[in-house]
Amino acid sequence: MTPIIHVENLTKHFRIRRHRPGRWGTLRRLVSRDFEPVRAVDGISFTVQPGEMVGYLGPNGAGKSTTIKMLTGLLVPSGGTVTVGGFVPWRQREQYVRRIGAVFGQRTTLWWDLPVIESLELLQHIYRIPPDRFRQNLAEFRQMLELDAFIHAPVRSLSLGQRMRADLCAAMLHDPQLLFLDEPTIGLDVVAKDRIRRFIGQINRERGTTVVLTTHDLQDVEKLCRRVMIIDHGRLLFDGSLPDLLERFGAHREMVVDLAEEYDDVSVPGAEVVERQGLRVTYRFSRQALSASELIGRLSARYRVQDLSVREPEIESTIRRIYENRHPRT
Ligand SMILES: Nc1ncnc2c1ncn2[C@@H]1O[C@H](COP(=O)(O)OP(=O)(O)OP(=O)(O)O)[C@@H](O)[C@H]1O
Repeated sequence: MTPIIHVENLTKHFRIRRHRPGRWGTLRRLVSRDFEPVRAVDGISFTVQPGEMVGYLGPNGAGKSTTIKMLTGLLVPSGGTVTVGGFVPWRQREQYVRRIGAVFGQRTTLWWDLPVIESLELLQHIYRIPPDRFRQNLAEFRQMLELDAFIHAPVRSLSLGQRMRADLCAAMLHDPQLLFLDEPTIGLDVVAKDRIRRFIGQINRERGTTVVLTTHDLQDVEKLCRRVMIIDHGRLLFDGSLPDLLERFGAHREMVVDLAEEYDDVSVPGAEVVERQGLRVTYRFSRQALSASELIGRLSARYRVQDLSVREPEIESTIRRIYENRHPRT
């Protein structure tokens, strides 16, 4: 299949004024042309297939927004190539924006003082959406996103969750093949997040819309994305499936064992006891050093075991470890 997104050695360098300490430093900064480069995106390559839903993750300042801005044509790269659906985003911006939708969680693309419905109608004209298609899509999204309660209210009076739902509707009205979402659930409560996630999942499944999702909320990723890319300091640290991520970086697993009788010593070579409550013992063991079946063998050679289960590491702690180490094996 031909990829819908093709990114090759993409870079974006900004120049910021060099910081100098003290009052003289501030003065010199004002008059000098002393700049230092920031490699916001530093040689990234990847492809995305049509219909994929990809989570694009990274700590603050990693380069996520800069990448999304280049993919949506808002920023011109310093180097490398990007083609999305056959377009070079920043060169053919006018035609290109008809093919994509974008939602930036931190700001709305709607008109602040207009009622939601009027903003949506304006978009119909801007994108030249055929009337039938507009009516059909609007009816469908009104229902999916439960817009009716506030569709006649001005955008400025909406809650954050309502605004996000209106923005998602606006981004999808012109049937984009590709949707870029930058922090679509930021600041929302659990119920509102869930509604947004359901919508994103549904349009990806039913319409085959390709989705690139930037988020700090790992539940967004767990619930929606089969593939994740992790970026830090402008470089890709990982690109693969969630199970692969846990396999490679979730170094430890836990085994919860219910013993059939009391033992003074419950130790097992190669595993560490992390919790003991009555007959229940939790062991932690290294994925690389020991398989679960080896551990079961060692356990049952020493103790009578009633029941056991293996706990996989949480995605949250695994990703935090990647961010903290910064130099994992790729
Ligand atoms: N317009 C700009 N001028 C100078 N530096 C910039 C500019 N935009 C971004 N940067 C710098 O580039 C780096 C990457 O920023 P970017 O906003 O892409 O990160 P991010 O991963 O989206 O972070 P966050 O999760 O905090 O939004 C940061 O060091 C940031 O300070």
